[in-house]
Amino acid sequence: MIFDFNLHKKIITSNHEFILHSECQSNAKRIAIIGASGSGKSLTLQLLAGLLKPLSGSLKIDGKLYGDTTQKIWLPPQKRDVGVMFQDYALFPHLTVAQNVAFGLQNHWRDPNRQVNELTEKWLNRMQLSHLANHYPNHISGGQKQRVALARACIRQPRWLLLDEPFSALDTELRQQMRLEVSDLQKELDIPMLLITHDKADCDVLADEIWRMENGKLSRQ
Ligand SMILES: Nc1ncnc2c1ncn2[C@@H]1O[C@H](COP(=O)(O)OP(=O)(O)OP(=O)(O)O)[C@@H](O)[C@H]1O
Repeated sequence: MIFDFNLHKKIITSNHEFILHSECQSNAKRIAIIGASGSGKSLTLQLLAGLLKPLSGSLKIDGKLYGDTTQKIWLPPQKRDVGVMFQDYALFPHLTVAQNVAFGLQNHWRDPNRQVNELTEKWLNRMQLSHLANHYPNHISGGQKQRVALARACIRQPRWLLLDEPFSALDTELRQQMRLEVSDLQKELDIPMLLITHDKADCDVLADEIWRMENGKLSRQ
């Protein structure tokens, strides 16, 4: 199995209870989770990334175990080998493009300077950002911000990718271009990718299999 997870979580507030039971077994390398607002997509992403802990559940990607509550294992985000790209890109405004990309390597290498510089250059170049290395995020376009976020996610050589509504901040024309760029990148890295979206057009370009999230439950479409 490439994707093999089962995540159970309960959110209880004073006037609301939400039960998530997100289960997926798939041999597809690129899957998309599509669903309405409030259906449980973000909770699933946070559990997959290790930002939240489930009540119970397990997570294996491409045969590697990242969590199993019966064995009391739930690895933190930095140990999940995952490259995550969030909806708003989560770039640091006070860091330059190059520093944002290099940030992906924080605490990751013993010999920071040489390795970080080499890899940062490689990824700036790969994402056509070299000429913007010293710019700040506020002074670059939406598509360029997305490339910075992708470079930062990929510089750690992740074993899988998790993308949360990656194109929602872009205009229609740029969306299609960036979909193709992300698709090329995934093929080049040849690693599993899970995409969360509410846009069917994302699935057409980026998903081999589509799963639907409805009221906290995931099912193959
Ligand atoms: N921190 C929280 N506190 C209270 N309720 C929460 C919290 N996080 C999520 N929920 C509830 O859990 C349910 C699922 O939320 P989730 O954010 O996963 O939806 P979503 O499918 O990602 O929606 P959207 O597309 O709008 O981001 C919702 O009913 C939401 O109100």
